[in-house]
Amino acid sequence: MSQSILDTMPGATTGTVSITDSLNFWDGKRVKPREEKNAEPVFEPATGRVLCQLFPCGSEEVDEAIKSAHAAYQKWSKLAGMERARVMLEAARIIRERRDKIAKLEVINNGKSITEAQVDIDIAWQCIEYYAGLAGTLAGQHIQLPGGAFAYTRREPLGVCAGIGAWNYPFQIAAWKSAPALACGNAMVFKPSPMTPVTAVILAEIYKEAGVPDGLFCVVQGGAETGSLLCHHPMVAKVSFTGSVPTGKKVMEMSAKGVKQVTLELGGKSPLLIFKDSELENAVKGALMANFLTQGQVCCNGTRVYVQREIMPQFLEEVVKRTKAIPLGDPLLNDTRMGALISKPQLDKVLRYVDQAKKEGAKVLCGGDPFVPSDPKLKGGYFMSPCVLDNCRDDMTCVKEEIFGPVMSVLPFDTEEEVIKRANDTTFGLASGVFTRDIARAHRVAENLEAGTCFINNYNISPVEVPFGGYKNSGFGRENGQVTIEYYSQLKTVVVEMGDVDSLF
Ligand SMILES: NC(=O)c1ccc[n+]([C@@H]2O[C@H](COP(=O)([O-])OP(=O)(O)OC[C@H]3O[C@@H](n4cnc5c(N)ncnc54)[C@H](O)[C@@H]3O)[C@@H](O)[C@H]2O)c1
Ligand SMILES: C[N+](C)(C)CCCC=O
Repeated sequence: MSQSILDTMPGATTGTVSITDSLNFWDGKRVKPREEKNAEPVFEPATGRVLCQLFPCGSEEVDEAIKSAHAAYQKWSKLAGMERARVMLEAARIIRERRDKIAKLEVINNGKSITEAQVDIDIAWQCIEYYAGLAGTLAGQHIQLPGGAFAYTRREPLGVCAGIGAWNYPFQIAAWKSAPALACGNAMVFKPSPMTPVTAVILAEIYKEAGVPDGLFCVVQGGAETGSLLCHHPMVAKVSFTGSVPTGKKVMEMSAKGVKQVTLELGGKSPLLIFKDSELENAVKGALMANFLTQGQVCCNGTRVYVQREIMPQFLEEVVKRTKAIPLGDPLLNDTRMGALISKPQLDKVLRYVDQAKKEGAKVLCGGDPFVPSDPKLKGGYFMSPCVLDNCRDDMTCVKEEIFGPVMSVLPFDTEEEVIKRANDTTFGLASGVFTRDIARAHRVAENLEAGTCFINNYNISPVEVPFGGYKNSGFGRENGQVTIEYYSQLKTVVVEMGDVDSLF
């Protein structure tokens, strides 16, 4: 039972945890892999130790999970919104109560700092609480027609939804997808990233404890093959995917074959515009928030930082000073602000981007190197020092591609018109940001940037009441906010005749 894992968390330290529990969950319980073959090791990023083994689910297991979800859907969808809300509020309460333990487990599997993981878990229970609040408000419309006839609309669930997650926010992504899905009366089968399989199953147990019907939120483990089984399954009505653009395109293609609805939360290369009239200290803090959360592995990061030429020297001096001061190391220590990247291949990829940037003419102002903490147990961890790149140009690889690591590219600009054009010159469109004291300029820039979110005078805050999602290749559909109800429900129109049929035949 996972409770035993969570119960060991208060005393757990980096490098001491091993997980042997089954990580699949359907029919209201953890389910052992049918065959213990094709095992993949799951690593603790801060040490490089093997944390557990992952056994990918095959077609029979995926089918079992989906059938269990469908049976639960038939019960759950018949409840009143307020009845669903009560169960969801209880789930939110349990998460809040266990927040520190769940956060610790998340850190051990993901490598991010405990301070950040605690915020992630808070955002997760807030999301469930928020959609519990909306569950009782779902309603249709009454439309009066001639002759006493009328029509009404019903907001109905879709059925079994599949959720496919990335590894950077494992618990939070599972909550962002399941909360609106369940509020609308759907069931969900969730597949976490094979690199972070551990905490989604804790969420499944909490939903069960809160009182959802067995099977309502299931977890199947695996990678591309298991994900594609979900996308192809005829009993799946919708796929909500978080991950890279190339995988998102495949998910859309597979889902199209079954005419399934799709939400795609994909990658980005977001611009952050800092004008010379900005409050500089806030702009610098914003640039750090835009680049270094979760070791830079954040989809909406503002990694192209455009700074108006007149304030470039002061900006660089301050941003470099603060970047060098980021406490880097054991992610379970309260003072640490940056932990380890998710994997050795990811670390190597990010370091290659820094090398390539240097070759293309960028100047490394700080960081960009592998980092070996002095604590011996962290020697095998996937750490690197956060990096600020100067002398960047729009045509450089580091400015064009999503690096997904702690690398900030800084570029000068002169005019508003010029910087908007350059900021929009990308196939991505997830987020953007602007720092200025000029209120008219702030809103003009927000209007003209081609992105799903524009932060004014801040960056990377994500209240659950606010919709989140992309433009262009960064995807479509939204998570969070009221609008997401529309992505997890469908509208039925009922037309009622009160008199005789006026037939043409
Ligand atoms: N927009 C957002 O909300 C958001 C949030 C987090 C991460 N991301 C993006 O995710 C990427 C990093 O995450 P990642 O490396 O896990 O992405 P990824 O695309 O490699 O994998 C994402 C998920 O898709 C699964 N998958 C892989 N191939 C599949 C296939 N053929 N069919 C079905 N499922 C498949 C993976 O197992 C994983 O669960 C970055 O590009 C990042 O920007 C976006
Ligand atoms: C919570 N953040 C920081 C807005 C990240 C959302 C998910 C993106 O990777």
